[in-house]
Amino acid sequence: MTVAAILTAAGSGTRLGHPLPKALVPLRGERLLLHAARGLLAARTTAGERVEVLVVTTPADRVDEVAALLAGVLGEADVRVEVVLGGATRQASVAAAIAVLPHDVDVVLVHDAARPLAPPSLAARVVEAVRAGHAAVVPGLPVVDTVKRVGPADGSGAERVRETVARTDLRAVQTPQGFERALLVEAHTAGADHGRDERTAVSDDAGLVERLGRPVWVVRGDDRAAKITTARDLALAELLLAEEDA
Ligand SMILES: Nc1ccn([C@@H]2O[C@H](COP(=O)(O)OP(=O)(O)OP(=O)(O)O)[C@@H](O)[C@H]2O)c(=O)n1
Ligand SMILES: C[C@](O)(CO)[C@H](O)COP(=O)(O)O
Repeated sequence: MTVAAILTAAGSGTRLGHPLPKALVPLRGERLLLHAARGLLAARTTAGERVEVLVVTTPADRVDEVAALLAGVLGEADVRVEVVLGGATRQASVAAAIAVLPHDVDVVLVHDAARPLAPPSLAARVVEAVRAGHAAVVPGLPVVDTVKRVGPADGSGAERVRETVARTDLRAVQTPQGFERALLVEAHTAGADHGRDERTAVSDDAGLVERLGRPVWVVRGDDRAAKITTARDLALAELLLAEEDA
């Protein structure tokens, strides 16, 4: 019984607008993907389980650089590390990582390097839920804003509100998401055809499980697992870390 983590780090970070791919951008002196990897590797379940295999997806031309980076920092850590070339979409990147999982892995976490400050306790909570028999698990937080569905108003490109969506049963879903390996493989295999194109790919792995008609369970998310999408998100994360150090 082995827990693996897939760390998705192959995105370009268009919305961040940094010259480096997002996962390689420094946050308080350390790359985002290293923050995220450290969080995953520090997780311990109540039964003492931890992540023993780490598979990282990278953009083209960055495989050797990322492998060297991880070896330099995690060289002493007791973890098997694989670095693979990502795909055109996040879904395709996860599929490439699944393909290299060692045979002994039975539980897989899928986590975004773009969520560098997700605490170890969150990964542990997700693994514990999978081990408790929930084959697909996502962390979720209540939605705090009022949410409205919109549509085109006329031919001008303006939007108008169609309806206000009841938010009590909405959750903003984060990563790490956790899966029994067999279910994750089945879901990605079934969804492979639409995974190559951003217009048809799912935005998270649980979405593929939902498409199979199988249940996905929710555990409590964590504010610290917020996603870094824009330059402002990165600045906020810098402030949070500075505050913790103070
Ligand atoms: N082809 C891709 C696209 C995204 N990701 C990863 O999936 C996570 C979530 O993606 P997102 O936040 O959208 O990152 P980017 O695609 O890099 O950002 P943007 O959409 O602004 O370009 C990130 O850790 C990113 O590196 C990936 O591994 N492979
Ligand atoms: C997987 C994810 O982080 C869950 O919230 C999210 O869907 C990624 O979305 P992105 O547009 O690829 O950042």
